[in-house]
Amino acid sequence: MAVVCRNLRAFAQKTSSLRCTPNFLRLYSQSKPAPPKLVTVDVDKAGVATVTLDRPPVNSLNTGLLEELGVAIKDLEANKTRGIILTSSSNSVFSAGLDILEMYEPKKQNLSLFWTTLQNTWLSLYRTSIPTVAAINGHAPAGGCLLALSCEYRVMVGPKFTIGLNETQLGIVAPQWFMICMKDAVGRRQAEMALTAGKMFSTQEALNIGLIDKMVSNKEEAIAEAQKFIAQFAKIPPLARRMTKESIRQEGIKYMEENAIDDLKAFMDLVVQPNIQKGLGMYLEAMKKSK
Ligand SMILES: CCCC/C=C\CC(=O)SCCNC(=O)CCNC(=O)[C@H](O)C(C)(C)COP(=O)(O)OP(=O)(O)OC[C@H]1O[C@@H](n2cnc3c(N)ncnc32)[C@H](O)[C@@H]1OP(=O)(O)O
Repeated sequence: MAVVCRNLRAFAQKTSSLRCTPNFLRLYSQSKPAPPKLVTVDVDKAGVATVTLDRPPVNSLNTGLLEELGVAIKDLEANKTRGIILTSSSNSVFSAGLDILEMYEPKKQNLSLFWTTLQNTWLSLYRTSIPTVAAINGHAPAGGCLLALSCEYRVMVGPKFTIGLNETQLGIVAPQWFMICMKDAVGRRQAEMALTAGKMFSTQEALNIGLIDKMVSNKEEAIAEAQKFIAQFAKIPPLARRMTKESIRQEGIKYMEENAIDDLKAFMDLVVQPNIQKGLGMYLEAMKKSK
């Protein structure tokens, strides 16, 4: 509410016709309830933040959620948080990946904002000096897998959930930086086999190839393992840790810093292709029918 008032006051000050009187504020706030938050942040006594994706039903990544996630990471950095545990409010889906509705029959401006927000949020998560863990408490296809891969450690609830970069199954190509993340985790050979087939791995299969680091049986265990991973860094000098992370992730960071505009252009060109649009439409239909 305070933010709404501040924004309104600033807006009213910029216009001659509006006066930001208490009555005006009351009327405005009654007609426009604040939208629900799509990402919640809870910092525990040890200074470790649990960042929860909360966009039912499947945490598909739209511009709003990605924007909130990016802001949350920046805020946690400013507050010198000791660790970030990324998880989901759902019992069965970590994240269904990019929101296909953002890409299906899009307006050009929205599509561009969507992809730029994804690029920025991804880079913030991938390069943050804060230790990051994905507590994957459900399915994590495509963009959901990317978020998990961008963290330093992955604990996944098993055995029934799946994870992977399945883009080729949708007739699309995962961008280079998605591929770099997969190679970081499983090596070039496994990444090539996984990505060309668009394979979704069971939790056990993901563990076998190093796509996840630990399999647990419920979310509580996942959070406990994540906390354990983060706690080990209490003994490591932060500057050495930060520089090591930045250095070891150089390929992905440099790729995005140098190629963001080309990557945006490639995405925009690809997504509007009639055959891609047709494929996305059919995929959405198939999801509805499979219910
Ligand atoms: C150059 C381009 C590069 C692009 C790079 C990355 C691409 C992506 O990330 S594309 C997204 C890929 N994601 C998927 O393929 C996952 C699709 N979803 C699923 O497999 C299942 O939904 C999932 C296993 C995650 C969960 O299954 P259920 O719990 O059974 O849920 P439903 O399938 O019934 O779904 C509920 C509801 O959500 C809609 N949905 C699901 N995923 C998405 C999505 N990614 N985007 C938009 N909407 C999605 C689904 O259609 C259902 O909608 P309603 O029928 O209206 O209820």
